[in-house]
Amino acid sequence: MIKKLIKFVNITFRINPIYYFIMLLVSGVTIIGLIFNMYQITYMIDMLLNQTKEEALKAGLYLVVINVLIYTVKTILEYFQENESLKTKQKINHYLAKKLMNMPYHYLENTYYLDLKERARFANDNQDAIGQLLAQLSSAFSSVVTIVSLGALLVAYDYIIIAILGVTTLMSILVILKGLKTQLGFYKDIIPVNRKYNYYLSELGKVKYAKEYRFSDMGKLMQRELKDFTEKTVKNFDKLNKKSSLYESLLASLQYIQMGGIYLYLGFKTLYQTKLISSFTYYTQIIFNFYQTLVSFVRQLITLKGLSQYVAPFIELAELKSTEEKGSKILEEIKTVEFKNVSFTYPNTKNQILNNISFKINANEKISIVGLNGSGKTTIIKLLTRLYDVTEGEILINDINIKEYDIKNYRKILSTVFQDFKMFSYDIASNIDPTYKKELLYKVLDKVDLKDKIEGLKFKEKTSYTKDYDPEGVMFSGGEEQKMAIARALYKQSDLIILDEPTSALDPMTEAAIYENFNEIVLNKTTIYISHRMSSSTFCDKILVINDGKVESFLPHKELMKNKESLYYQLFMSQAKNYKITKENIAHV
Ligand SMILES: Nc1ncnc2c1ncn2[C@@H]1O[C@H](COP(=O)(O)OP(=O)(O)OP(=O)(O)O)[C@@H](O)[C@H]1O
Repeated sequence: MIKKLIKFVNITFRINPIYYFIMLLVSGVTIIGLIFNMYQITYMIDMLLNQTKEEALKAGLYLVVINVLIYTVKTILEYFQENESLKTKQKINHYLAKKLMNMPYHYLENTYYLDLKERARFANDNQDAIGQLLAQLSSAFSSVVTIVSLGALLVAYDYIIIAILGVTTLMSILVILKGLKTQLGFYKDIIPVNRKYNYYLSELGKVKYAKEYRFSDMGKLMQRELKDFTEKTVKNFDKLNKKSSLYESLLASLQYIQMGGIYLYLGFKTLYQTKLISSFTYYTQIIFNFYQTLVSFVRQLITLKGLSQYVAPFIELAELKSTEEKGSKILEEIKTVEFKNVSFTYPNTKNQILNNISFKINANEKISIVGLNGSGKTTIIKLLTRLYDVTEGEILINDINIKEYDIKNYRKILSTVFQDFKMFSYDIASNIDPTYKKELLYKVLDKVDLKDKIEGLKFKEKTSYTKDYDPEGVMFSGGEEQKMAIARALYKQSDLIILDEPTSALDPMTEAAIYENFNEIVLNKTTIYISHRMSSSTFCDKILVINDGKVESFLPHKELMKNKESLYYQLFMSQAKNYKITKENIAHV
């Protein structure tokens, strides 16, 4: 726990040191107020017993004025502290978002890290663990200052009281720990259930899947699963609540026994020892405050232990180091791209997806990658874009291993459109490039045949995409979205353009137009693209045919068509046949 807390303080101190500075001030003011009150009350009683009423009145007046002052300062400080706590939490969200954006991509396809991300988010959202931990750290720090100060006064007074306090507090700790263990076990069990629950809930709420639910039983299946999860969760919570109530009543009993013991002892002590009443008041106050603070401190420690477990995933995520090899070379121009004996197996899996792949692409060449579903085409792109690193072999650009290039610069220089590209709910221009230049923006929009459409919109390129946050926002069709994604890639004006099934949602006419003008669209850049529409390969200089993770051939279309036994010939002819039938049908009508 101590290690985790130190790490937490270390991370949050770097994020917002002001919070900790105010925490010190609050603790200082708290202990000054406490000691002042005890001293002043004792002094007042002394004055009253000595019949010096004027002095007693003056002491009473000081007591009120200074308390008002201390209370005001403390309230102001606590107000600032609360503000800083909120700021810290917001900064932590930014920090985590940045972390997720920069963490190696393969972590995001790994169940362990997806679970870790969910656990970090769950602890913060459902339990406000980070906010609570900051507050508890502050209270615990105040308690330590109070305990040390009052403890020093108490040890000088009586050891037996310390012993009574010690034994009963120890018993309380054991009960609280037992309760905490039950609680933590419960939350650990419920997290995987919660992840599935949230998945079903969010999938059911997605408008784009509404059609699926109307025409298949998937919706019903998910609803049934949701109902099961809810019932299971309610049952588990019921069990937890029963156990928690038992521990709470045990704890309360122990605390009353502790209080009883101390007052009984003090009573006897006053019976047999003649003490000045003021001194007695002074020490009962110390004992009372010491006892109260010690009990709260134990609770704070226990809460801290619990919270430190809840924030453990956050700490693990925050401390996650990138395993990517980050070179320092800057890539300015792409002359050659070469895969040299590359083999690849996804992390934590056994199947080798790519098996000793070699091919070379020269500047300005247009390459199409063709193969059956699951043959490894997208994996080649993931390796080239360094979302994953090769298991064996090497990928060279300009004869230099891509690992030697600075990764941020490297990714910036590549223009990529993935199958699962995403448009965001910002304005159209920002979706292409947040720092766009209008002239270039319209130039690329024109290339993908979107210029007229966007110029016709009320706010032109400033129109919001989707109606999520703006009722005047626009929605595009799947094909238009794909054009936007291609425009985004073209805007980068990179030397190498990679398109992974960029035209699957385009209508045949638009697709044909894009391919016919492809050379012009991509401004004679080196281009690699994957498409299941075989007709698109005819526009390419060479076609890389991938079969079961191996390179079957790497030749121009005409050469490949000579071998009627080849996978390429069969794929091409099967689609050409369908296309012919469709045309004939249309002609017939
Ligand atoms: N993150 C991953 N972890 C484990 N296996 C994966 C992962 N991503 C893909 N695979 C597996 O790798 C194989 C190749 O996938 P890839 O996406 O490269 O195929 P593809 O040729 O692009 O297929 P398609 O034409 O269907 O898009 C598939 O069997 C797939 O299940």
